[in-house]
Amino acid sequence: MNKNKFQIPNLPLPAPLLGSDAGSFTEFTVTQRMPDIARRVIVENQFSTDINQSLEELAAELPSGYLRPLTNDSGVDFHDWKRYLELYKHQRWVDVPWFFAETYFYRLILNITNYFQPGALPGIDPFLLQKVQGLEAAVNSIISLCSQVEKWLNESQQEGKPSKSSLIALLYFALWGNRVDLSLWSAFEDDRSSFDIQTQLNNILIDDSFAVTKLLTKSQNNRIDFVIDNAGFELICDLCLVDFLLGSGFANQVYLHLKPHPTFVSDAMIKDVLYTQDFLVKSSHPPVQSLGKRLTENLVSGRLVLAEDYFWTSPLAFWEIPISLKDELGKSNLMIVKGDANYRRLLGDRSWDFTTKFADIVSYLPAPMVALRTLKSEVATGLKAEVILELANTDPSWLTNGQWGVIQLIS
Ligand SMILES: O=P(O)(O)OC[C@@]1(O)O[C@H](CO)[C@@H](O)[C@@H]1O
Repeated sequence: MNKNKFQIPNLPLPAPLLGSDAGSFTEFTVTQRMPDIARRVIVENQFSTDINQSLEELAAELPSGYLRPLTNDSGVDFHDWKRYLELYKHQRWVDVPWFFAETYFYRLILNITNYFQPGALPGIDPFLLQKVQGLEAAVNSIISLCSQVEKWLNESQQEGKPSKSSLIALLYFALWGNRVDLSLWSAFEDDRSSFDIQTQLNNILIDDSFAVTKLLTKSQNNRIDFVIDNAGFELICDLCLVDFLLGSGFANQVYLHLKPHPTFVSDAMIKDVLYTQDFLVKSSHPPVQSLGKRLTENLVSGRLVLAEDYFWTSPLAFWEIPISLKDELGKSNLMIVKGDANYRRLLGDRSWDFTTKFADIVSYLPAPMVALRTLKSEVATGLKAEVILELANTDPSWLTNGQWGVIQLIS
Protein backbone atom coordinates (compact mmCIF):
# COMPACT_ATOMS: atom_id res chain seq x y z
CA MET A 1 0.00 0.00 0.00
CA ASN A 2 1.48 3.33 -1.05
CA LYS A 3 0.42 5.25 2.08
CA ASN A 4 1.51 8.86 1.91
CA LYS A 5 2.75 10.52 5.10
CA PHE A 6 1.03 13.84 4.36
CA GLN A 7 -2.69 14.07 5.05
CA ILE A 8 -3.05 17.55 3.44
CA PRO A 9 -0.92 19.53 0.96
CA ASN A 10 2.57 20.06 2.28
CA LEU A 11 2.34 23.83 1.61
CA PRO A 12 0.38 26.78 3.09
CA LEU A 13 -3.11 26.83 1.53
CA PRO A 14 -3.85 29.86 -0.74
CA ALA A 15 -7.32 31.43 -0.99
CA PRO A 16 -10.17 29.55 -2.69
CA LEU A 17 -11.55 30.81 -6.01
CA LEU A 18 -14.59 33.02 -5.40
CA GLY A 19 -17.47 34.18 -7.56
CA SER A 20 -16.65 37.71 -6.33
CA ASP A 21 -13.23 37.59 -8.07
CA ALA A 22 -13.98 40.54 -10.37
CA GLY A 23 -13.63 39.85 -14.07
CA SER A 24 -12.80 36.17 -13.54
CA PHE A 25 -14.25 33.14 -15.31
CA THR A 26 -15.36 32.06 -11.85
CA GLU A 27 -17.45 35.23 -11.55
CA PHE A 28 -18.84 34.65 -15.06
CA THR A 29 -19.77 31.07 -14.12
CA VAL A 30 -21.56 31.94 -10.85
CA THR A 31 -23.35 35.03 -12.15
CA GLN A 32 -24.14 33.94 -15.72
CA ARG A 33 -23.41 30.30 -16.60
CA MET A 34 -24.99 28.72 -13.55
CA PRO A 35 -28.21 30.77 -13.93
CA ASP A 36 -28.30 29.65 -17.58
CA ILE A 37 -27.90 26.01 -16.49
CA ALA A 38 -30.81 26.34 -14.02
CA ARG A 39 -33.00 27.90 -16.74
CA ARG A 40 -32.05 25.14 -19.19
CA VAL A 41 -33.38 22.60 -16.65
CA ILE A 42 -36.77 24.35 -16.93
CA VAL A 43 -36.71 24.24 -20.74
CA GLU A 44 -35.54 20.64 -21.04
CA ASN A 45 -37.93 19.05 -18.55
CA GLN A 46 -41.66 19.09 -17.83
CA PHE A 47 -41.58 20.04 -14.15
CA SER A 48 -44.55 21.68 -12.40
CA THR A 49 -45.07 25.42 -12.37
CA ASP A 50 -44.06 25.58 -8.71
CA ILE A 51 -40.79 23.74 -9.39
CA ASN A 52 -40.02 25.91 -12.43
CA GLN A 53 -40.70 29.02 -10.38
CA SER A 54 -38.30 27.83 -7.71
CA LEU A 55 -35.66 27.07 -10.35
CA GLU A 56 -36.12 30.58 -11.78
CA GLU A 57 -35.77 32.06 -8.28
CA LEU A 58 -32.53 30.09 -7.84
CA ALA A 59 -31.22 31.40 -11.17
CA ALA A 60 -32.15 34.96 -10.23
CA GLU A 61 -30.55 34.86 -6.76
CA LEU A 62 -27.11 33.60 -7.88
CA PRO A 63 -25.55 36.90 -9.05
CA SER A 64 -26.18 38.85 -5.83
CA GLY A 65 -28.41 36.73 -3.59
CA TYR A 66 -27.81 34.59 -0.53
CA LEU A 67 -27.43 30.84 -0.19
CA ARG A 68 -30.83 29.32 0.45
CA PRO A 69 -31.12 26.42 2.96
CA LEU A 70 -31.59 22.84 1.82
CA THR A 71 -35.12 21.81 2.73
CA ASN A 72 -35.25 18.29 4.10
CA ASP A 73 -35.31 15.64 1.36
CA SER A 74 -34.64 11.91 1.46
CA GLY A 75 -31.13 12.33 0.12
CA VAL A 76 -28.55 10.08 1.78
CA ASP A 77 -26.25 13.11 1.96
CA PHE A 78 -28.85 15.53 3.41
CA HIS A 79 -27.28 15.70 6.88
CA ASP A 80 -23.79 16.01 5.43
CA TRP A 81 -24.97 19.04 3.47
CA LYS A 82 -26.54 20.54 6.61
CA ARG A 83 -23.07 20.32 8.17
CA TYR A 84 -21.29 21.72 5.08
CA LEU A 85 -23.75 24.64 4.96
CA GLU A 86 -23.09 25.66 8.58
CA LEU A 87 -19.85 27.28 7.45
CA TYR A 88 -21.49 29.46 4.78
CA LYS A 89 -25.13 30.08 5.77
CA HIS A 90 -26.34 33.71 5.41
CA GLN A 91 -23.54 34.34 2.86
CA ARG A 92 -23.92 35.35 -0.78
CA TRP A 93 -23.33 32.84 -3.58
CA VAL A 94 -20.45 34.97 -4.89
CA ASP A 95 -18.76 35.17 -1.48
CA VAL A 96 -18.42 31.45 -0.71
CA PRO A 97 -15.75 29.22 -2.31
CA TRP A 98 -16.66 28.53 -5.93
CA PHE A 99 -16.34 24.76 -5.55
CA PHE A 100 -18.82 24.85 -2.66
CA ALA A 101 -21.18 27.16 -4.59
CA GLU A 102 -21.12 24.93 -7.67
CA THR A 103 -21.51 21.55 -5.92
CA TYR A 104 -24.30 22.99 -3.73
CA PHE A 105 -26.01 24.56 -6.75
CA TYR A 106 -26.41 21.16 -8.40
CA ARG A 107 -27.52 19.51 -5.14
CA LEU A 108 -30.14 22.28 -4.73
CA ILE A 109 -31.50 21.65 -8.23
CA LEU A 110 -32.15 18.03 -7.17
CA ASN A 111 -33.78 19.28 -3.95
CA ILE A 112 -36.05 21.65 -5.88
CA THR A 113 -37.00 19.03 -8.49
CA ASN A 114 -37.70 16.33 -5.84
CA TYR A 115 -35.04 14.00 -7.16
CA PHE A 116 -34.67 12.34 -3.76
CA GLN A 117 -37.97 10.70 -2.98
CA PRO A 118 -38.76 8.24 -0.17
CA GLY A 119 -38.09 4.68 -1.28
CA ALA A 120 -35.55 3.21 -3.66
CA LEU A 121 -36.51 4.82 -6.95
CA PRO A 122 -34.62 8.06 -7.73
CA GLY A 123 -36.35 10.94 -9.43
CA ILE A 124 -35.79 12.45 -12.86
CA ASP A 125 -32.22 13.20 -13.97
CA PRO A 126 -32.72 16.86 -14.92
CA PHE A 127 -29.77 16.70 -17.34
CA LEU A 128 -30.74 13.45 -19.10
CA LEU A 129 -31.67 15.05 -22.43
CA GLN A 130 -28.23 16.60 -22.89
CA LYS A 131 -26.46 13.38 -21.86
CA VAL A 132 -28.42 11.39 -24.44
CA GLN A 133 -27.98 14.07 -27.13
CA GLY A 134 -24.24 14.16 -26.34
CA LEU A 135 -23.95 10.46 -27.20
CA GLU A 136 -26.10 10.54 -30.33
CA ALA A 137 -24.33 13.63 -31.69
CA ALA A 138 -20.99 11.80 -31.67
CA VAL A 139 -21.89 8.57 -33.52
CA ASN A 140 -19.32 9.02 -36.28
CA SER A 141 -16.50 9.64 -33.80
CA ILE A 142 -17.66 6.66 -31.74
CA ILE A 143 -17.49 4.34 -34.77
CA SER A 144 -13.98 5.46 -35.71
CA LEU A 145 -12.70 5.21 -32.13
CA CYS A 146 -14.16 1.72 -31.58
CA SER A 147 -12.64 0.53 -34.89
CA GLN A 148 -9.26 1.89 -33.82
CA VAL A 149 -9.42 0.23 -30.38
CA GLU A 150 -10.25 -3.12 -31.98
CA LYS A 151 -7.21 -2.77 -34.28
CA TRP A 152 -4.91 -1.87 -31.39
CA LEU A 153 -6.21 -4.75 -29.29
CA ASN A 154 -5.61 -7.23 -32.14
CA GLU A 155 -2.07 -5.89 -32.63
CA SER A 156 -1.31 -6.19 -28.92
CA GLN A 157 -2.66 -9.73 -28.81
CA GLN A 158 -0.69 -10.74 -31.94
CA GLU A 159 2.52 -9.24 -30.54
CA GLY A 160 1.87 -10.95 -27.18
CA LYS A 161 2.53 -7.72 -25.28
CA PRO A 162 0.56 -4.56 -24.61
CA SER A 163 1.38 -1.69 -26.98
CA LYS A 164 2.60 1.44 -25.18
CA SER A 165 1.95 3.65 -28.21
CA SER A 166 -1.67 2.50 -28.38
CA LEU A 167 -2.14 3.19 -24.67
CA ILE A 168 -0.67 6.68 -25.11
CA ALA A 169 -3.04 7.38 -28.01
CA LEU A 170 -6.01 6.29 -25.88
CA LEU A 171 -4.86 8.53 -23.05
CA TYR A 172 -4.95 11.39 -25.58
CA PHE A 173 -8.46 10.43 -26.72
CA ALA A 174 -9.61 10.29 -23.08
CA LEU A 175 -8.00 13.68 -22.43
CA TRP A 176 -9.63 15.37 -25.41
CA GLY A 177 -12.93 13.62 -24.81
CA ASN A 178 -13.06 15.94 -21.79
CA ARG A 179 -13.43 18.91 -24.12
CA VAL A 180 -16.95 17.78 -24.87
CA ASP A 181 -18.22 18.97 -21.48
CA LEU A 182 -21.91 19.75 -21.54
CA SER A 183 -21.76 22.22 -18.64
CA LEU A 184 -19.73 24.39 -20.96
CA TRP A 185 -21.21 23.58 -24.33
CA SER A 186 -24.65 22.09 -24.66
CA ALA A 187 -24.99 19.00 -26.80
CA PHE A 188 -27.13 21.01 -29.17
CA GLU A 189 -24.16 23.00 -30.41
CA ASP A 190 -21.76 21.67 -33.02
CA ASP A 191 -20.27 18.21 -32.54
CA ARG A 192 -17.16 18.87 -30.47
CA SER A 193 -16.21 15.21 -30.47
CA SER A 194 -14.76 15.22 -33.95
CA PHE A 195 -11.13 16.29 -33.74
CA ASP A 196 -7.83 15.14 -35.19
CA ILE A 197 -5.78 13.72 -32.34
CA GLN A 198 -2.49 14.63 -33.98
CA THR A 199 -3.28 18.33 -34.24
CA GLN A 200 -4.08 18.28 -30.53
CA LEU A 201 -0.62 17.09 -29.46
CA ASN A 202 0.76 20.63 -29.43
CA ASN A 203 -1.94 21.65 -26.98
CA ILE A 204 -0.87 19.21 -24.28
CA LEU A 205 1.03 21.44 -21.84
CA ILE A 206 2.35 18.61 -19.66
CA ASP A 207 2.54 15.09 -21.10
CA ASP A 208 3.46 12.28 -18.70
CA SER A 209 1.75 9.65 -20.87
CA PHE A 210 4.95 7.67 -21.53
CA ALA A 211 5.72 7.60 -17.79
CA VAL A 212 2.22 6.18 -17.25
CA THR A 213 2.95 3.30 -19.65
CA LYS A 214 6.25 2.62 -17.86
CA LEU A 215 4.52 2.55 -14.47
CA LEU A 216 1.94 0.05 -15.76
CA THR A 217 4.58 -2.26 -17.27
CA LYS A 218 6.58 -2.33 -14.02
CA SER A 219 3.99 -4.53 -12.30
CA GLN A 220 1.61 -7.34 -13.23
CA ASN A 221 -2.12 -7.75 -12.47
CA ASN A 222 -2.56 -3.99 -12.05
CA ARG A 223 -5.68 -2.60 -10.43
CA ILE A 224 -6.62 0.79 -11.87
CA ASP A 225 -9.08 3.16 -10.18
CA PHE A 226 -10.64 5.56 -12.67
CA VAL A 227 -12.39 8.63 -11.24
CA ILE A 228 -14.77 9.29 -14.11
CA ASP A 229 -16.08 12.67 -15.25
CA ASN A 230 -18.66 13.16 -17.98
CA ALA A 231 -21.18 10.87 -19.68
CA GLY A 232 -21.64 10.99 -23.46
CA PHE A 233 -18.73 10.86 -25.89
CA GLU A 234 -16.22 11.49 -23.10
CA LEU A 235 -17.43 8.32 -21.34
CA ILE A 236 -17.04 6.37 -24.59
CA CYS A 237 -13.42 7.56 -24.78
CA ASP A 238 -12.89 6.48 -21.17
CA LEU A 239 -14.53 3.09 -21.79
CA CYS A 240 -12.29 2.56 -24.83
CA LEU A 241 -9.27 3.27 -22.61
CA VAL A 242 -10.61 0.81 -20.00
CA ASP A 243 -11.31 -1.78 -22.70
CA PHE A 244 -7.74 -1.54 -23.96
CA LEU A 245 -6.21 -1.57 -20.45
CA LEU A 246 -8.08 -4.82 -19.67
CA GLY A 247 -7.82 -6.43 -23.12
CA SER A 248 -4.12 -5.76 -23.64
CA GLY A 249 -3.01 -6.85 -20.15
CA PHE A 250 -2.01 -3.43 -18.77
CA ALA A 251 -4.63 -4.00 -16.08
CA ASN A 252 -6.27 -6.99 -14.49
CA GLN A 253 -9.10 -5.01 -12.91
CA VAL A 254 -10.55 -1.50 -13.31
CA TYR A 255 -12.83 0.30 -10.84
CA LEU A 256 -14.91 3.17 -12.22
CA HIS A 257 -15.71 5.75 -9.52
CA LEU A 258 -18.96 7.45 -10.47
CA LYS A 259 -21.30 10.12 -9.09
CA PRO A 260 -24.20 8.92 -6.87
CA HIS A 261 -26.58 11.56 -8.29
CA PRO A 262 -26.78 13.96 -11.28
CA THR A 263 -24.37 16.88 -11.05
CA PHE A 264 -22.28 19.30 -13.18
CA VAL A 265 -24.81 18.66 -15.97
CA SER A 266 -23.03 15.75 -17.63
CA ASP A 267 -21.18 13.93 -14.83
CA ALA A 268 -21.63 10.18 -15.19
CA MET A 269 -23.49 7.90 -12.80
CA ILE A 270 -23.71 4.08 -12.79
CA LYS A 271 -27.00 4.35 -14.72
CA ASP A 272 -25.22 6.39 -17.42
CA VAL A 273 -22.52 3.71 -17.80
CA LEU A 274 -25.23 1.03 -18.14
CA TYR A 275 -27.14 3.21 -20.65
CA THR A 276 -23.92 3.63 -22.65
CA GLN A 277 -23.25 -0.12 -22.51
CA ASP A 278 -26.75 -0.72 -23.88
CA PHE A 279 -26.20 1.92 -26.60
CA LEU A 280 -22.99 0.14 -27.67
CA VAL A 281 -24.42 -3.41 -27.58
CA LYS A 282 -27.43 -2.37 -29.68
CA SER A 283 -25.35 -0.51 -32.28
CA SER A 284 -25.62 -1.62 -35.92
CA HIS A 285 -21.88 -0.96 -36.34
CA PRO A 286 -19.82 -4.13 -35.59
CA PRO A 287 -16.82 -2.43 -33.90
CA VAL A 288 -19.19 -0.47 -31.63
CA GLN A 289 -21.19 -3.60 -30.84
CA SER A 290 -17.95 -5.51 -30.08
CA LEU A 291 -16.88 -2.87 -27.56
CA GLY A 292 -20.29 -3.21 -25.91
CA LYS A 293 -19.90 -6.98 -25.72
CA ARG A 294 -16.41 -6.79 -24.19
CA LEU A 295 -17.68 -4.20 -21.71
CA THR A 296 -20.50 -6.58 -20.71
CA GLU A 297 -18.07 -9.50 -20.33
CA ASN A 298 -15.78 -7.42 -18.11
CA LEU A 299 -18.70 -6.32 -15.93
CA VAL A 300 -19.99 -9.89 -15.59
CA SER A 301 -16.52 -11.27 -14.79
CA GLY A 302 -15.84 -8.57 -12.20
CA ARG A 303 -12.78 -7.27 -14.06
CA LEU A 304 -14.69 -4.02 -14.41
CA VAL A 305 -16.38 -2.72 -11.25
CA LEU A 306 -18.81 0.23 -11.06
CA ALA A 307 -18.64 2.12 -7.74
CA GLU A 308 -20.25 5.31 -6.45
CA ASP A 309 -19.62 7.45 -3.39
CA TYR A 310 -21.14 10.68 -2.06
CA PHE A 311 -17.65 12.10 -1.64
CA TRP A 312 -17.60 12.67 -5.41
CA THR A 313 -20.61 15.02 -5.18
CA SER A 314 -19.50 16.72 -1.94
CA PRO A 315 -17.87 20.18 -1.74
CA LEU A 316 -14.83 18.67 0.01
CA ALA A 317 -11.25 19.03 -1.14
CA PHE A 318 -9.68 15.76 -2.30
CA TRP A 319 -7.54 15.67 0.84
CA GLU A 320 -10.72 15.54 2.93
CA ILE A 321 -11.56 12.15 1.42
CA PRO A 322 -13.24 9.76 3.91
CA ILE A 323 -10.71 7.24 5.25
CA SER A 324 -12.75 4.24 4.00
CA LEU A 325 -12.59 5.52 0.39
CA LYS A 326 -8.93 6.52 0.80
CA ASP A 327 -8.08 3.01 2.01
CA GLU A 328 -9.95 1.52 -0.95
CA LEU A 329 -7.99 3.70 -3.38
CA GLY A 330 -4.85 2.65 -1.55
CA LYS A 331 -5.28 -0.81 -3.13
CA SER A 332 -4.77 0.72 -6.57
CA ASN A 333 -1.65 0.55 -8.73
CA LEU A 334 -2.76 3.71 -10.52
CA MET A 335 -5.55 6.23 -10.05
CA ILE A 336 -6.74 8.05 -13.17
CA VAL A 337 -8.50 11.30 -12.23
CA LYS A 338 -10.49 12.75 -15.10
CA GLY A 339 -11.66 16.23 -15.89
CA ASP A 340 -11.53 19.81 -14.75
CA ALA A 341 -13.77 19.70 -11.68
CA ASN A 342 -11.90 16.70 -10.25
CA TYR A 343 -8.62 18.51 -10.90
CA ARG A 344 -10.03 21.52 -9.05
CA ARG A 345 -10.90 19.16 -6.17
CA LEU A 346 -7.29 17.86 -6.14
CA LEU A 347 -6.13 21.45 -5.58
CA GLY A 348 -8.97 22.35 -3.21
CA ASP A 349 -9.99 24.82 -5.95
CA ARG A 350 -7.46 27.27 -4.57
CA SER A 351 -5.36 29.94 -6.26
CA TRP A 352 -1.99 28.17 -6.22
CA ASP A 353 0.86 29.75 -8.17
CA PHE A 354 0.73 28.00 -11.58
CA THR A 355 4.42 27.06 -11.27
CA THR A 356 3.86 25.16 -8.00
CA LYS A 357 4.85 21.50 -8.32
CA PHE A 358 1.76 19.31 -8.68
CA ALA A 359 3.27 16.71 -6.32
CA ASP A 360 3.86 19.35 -3.61
CA ILE A 361 0.15 20.06 -3.49
CA VAL A 362 -1.20 16.58 -4.18
CA SER A 363 1.02 14.92 -1.58
CA TYR A 364 -1.82 13.13 0.19
CA LEU A 365 -2.95 10.35 -2.16
CA PRO A 366 -2.49 6.66 -1.20
CA ALA A 367 -1.52 5.53 -4.73
CA PRO A 368 0.17 6.84 -7.89
CA MET A 369 -2.19 9.15 -9.79
CA VAL A 370 -2.43 10.59 -13.29
CA ALA A 371 -4.72 13.56 -13.98
CA LEU A 372 -6.24 13.84 -17.48
CA ARG A 373 -7.63 17.36 -17.65
CA THR A 374 -8.57 19.94 -20.24
CA LEU A 375 -8.27 23.40 -18.72
CA LYS A 376 -11.72 24.92 -18.10
CA SER A 377 -11.12 26.93 -14.93
CA GLU A 378 -8.56 29.32 -13.48
CA VAL A 379 -6.37 26.82 -11.63
CA ALA A 380 -3.17 25.19 -12.87
CA THR A 381 0.05 23.68 -11.52
CA GLY A 382 3.40 22.43 -12.68
CA LEU A 383 3.79 24.92 -15.52
CA LYS A 384 7.00 26.75 -16.44
CA ALA A 385 6.89 30.56 -16.13
CA GLU A 386 7.88 31.00 -19.79
CA VAL A 387 5.05 28.68 -20.93
CA ILE A 388 2.52 30.68 -18.88
CA LEU A 389 3.77 33.93 -20.42
CA GLU A 390 3.59 32.58 -23.97
CA LEU A 391 0.09 31.19 -23.42
CA ALA A 392 -1.16 34.48 -21.97
CA ASN A 393 0.16 36.26 -25.05
CA THR A 394 -1.02 33.78 -27.67
CA ASP A 395 -4.32 32.61 -26.18
CA PRO A 396 -5.62 34.89 -23.39
CA SER A 397 -8.45 32.46 -22.53
CA TRP A 398 -6.12 29.42 -22.33
CA LEU A 399 -7.20 28.61 -18.77
CA THR A 400 -10.88 28.19 -19.58
CA ASN A 401 -11.50 27.53 -23.28
CA GLY A 402 -10.91 23.78 -23.16
CA GLN A 403 -8.27 23.94 -25.90
CA TRP A 404 -5.33 23.03 -23.65
CA GLY A 405 -4.75 19.89 -21.64
CA VAL A 406 -2.43 18.19 -19.18
CA ILE A 407 -1.54 14.58 -18.47
CA GLN A 408 0.12 14.93 -15.07
CA LEU A 409 1.49 11.89 -13.21
CA ILE A 410 2.39 11.68 -9.52
CA SER A 411 4.11 8.32 -9.07
O1 LIG B 1 -15.13 18.42 -14.81
P1 LIG B 1 -15.35 18.92 -16.19
O2 LIG B 1 -16.61 18.39 -16.77
O3 LIG B 1 -14.16 18.73 -17.09
O4 LIG B 1 -15.54 20.49 -16.07
C1 LIG B 1 -16.46 21.02 -15.15
C2 LIG B 1 -16.12 22.48 -14.94
O5 LIG B 1 -14.81 22.66 -14.50
O6 LIG B 1 -16.30 23.12 -16.17
C3 LIG B 1 -16.97 24.34 -15.96
C4 LIG B 1 -16.28 25.46 -16.62
O7 LIG B 1 -15.17 25.80 -15.90
C5 LIG B 1 -16.98 24.57 -14.50
O8 LIG B 1 -18.11 25.30 -14.16
C6 LIG B 1 -16.99 23.19 -13.95
O9 LIG B 1 -16.40 23.14 -12.71
